Amino acid sequence: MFTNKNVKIVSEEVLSDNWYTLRKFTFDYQRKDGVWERQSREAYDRGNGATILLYNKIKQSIILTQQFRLPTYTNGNATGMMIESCAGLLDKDNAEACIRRETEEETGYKIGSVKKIFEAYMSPGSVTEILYFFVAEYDEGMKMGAGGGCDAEQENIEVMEIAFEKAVQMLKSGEIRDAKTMMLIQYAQLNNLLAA
Ligand SMILES: Nc1nc2c(ncn2[C@@H]2O[C@H](COP(=O)(O)OP(=O)(O)O[C@H]3O[C@H](CO)[C@@H](O)[C@H](O)[C@@H]3O)[C@@H](O)[C@H]2O)c(=O)[nH]1
Ligand SMILES: [Mg+2]
Repeated sequence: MFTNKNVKIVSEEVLSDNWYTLRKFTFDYQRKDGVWERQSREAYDRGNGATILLYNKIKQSIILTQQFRLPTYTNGNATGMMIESCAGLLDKDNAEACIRRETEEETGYKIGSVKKIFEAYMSPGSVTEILYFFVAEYDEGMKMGAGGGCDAEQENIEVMEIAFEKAVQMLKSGEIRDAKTMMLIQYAQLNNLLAA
């Protein structure tokens, strides 16, 4: 799994495994001048995730979600509320199966075909997570329930259907400031995703 000849992992220590896992790695790193240096870095492993932009070309609308995100509340987000694309952790599923399940749980839509557009490390200096990005069309016929998330996980998710142009404005105004959501909206703009 490790193939970088300039890096030798020396040790790995679990600092916390209360919910997800925080590890401290000690490793030797060979600099460009050939000198080996010992370093240590913490890495937070909360698994991998998937996210999706649901869009409707006829209505020129998209589906987003809104929920309370505690970490943002501790860092300058006055209400802690975040407007985000539907997303979830992978569990043991593959990314496509995961995003279908999350979409139904969080938004109530049972979607047809989905398209994977890219994948990204969202915070590579501290979080191990890779996030898989998808887009899919939705319509009212696909609505199976209210969505809202999983009660057992205490998710209180509000489903928002909004005009795509409004979402673009909200990105400009700073009302949307979740990275994955911004990436998806900009992908839709760049690729004329909602063009007839
Ligand atoms: N009890 C407890 N529950 C937790 C904790 N951390 C997370 N959870 C709960 O675990 C559930 C995970 O829900 P998912 O829908 O699977 O994941 P997500 O939090 O929406 O994550 C998605 O968005 C993230 C933020 O953009 C992404 O980083 C992630 O990859 C994924 O796409 C949520 O109900 C969340 O509140 C914790 O420390 N304790
Ligand atoms: Mg989620």
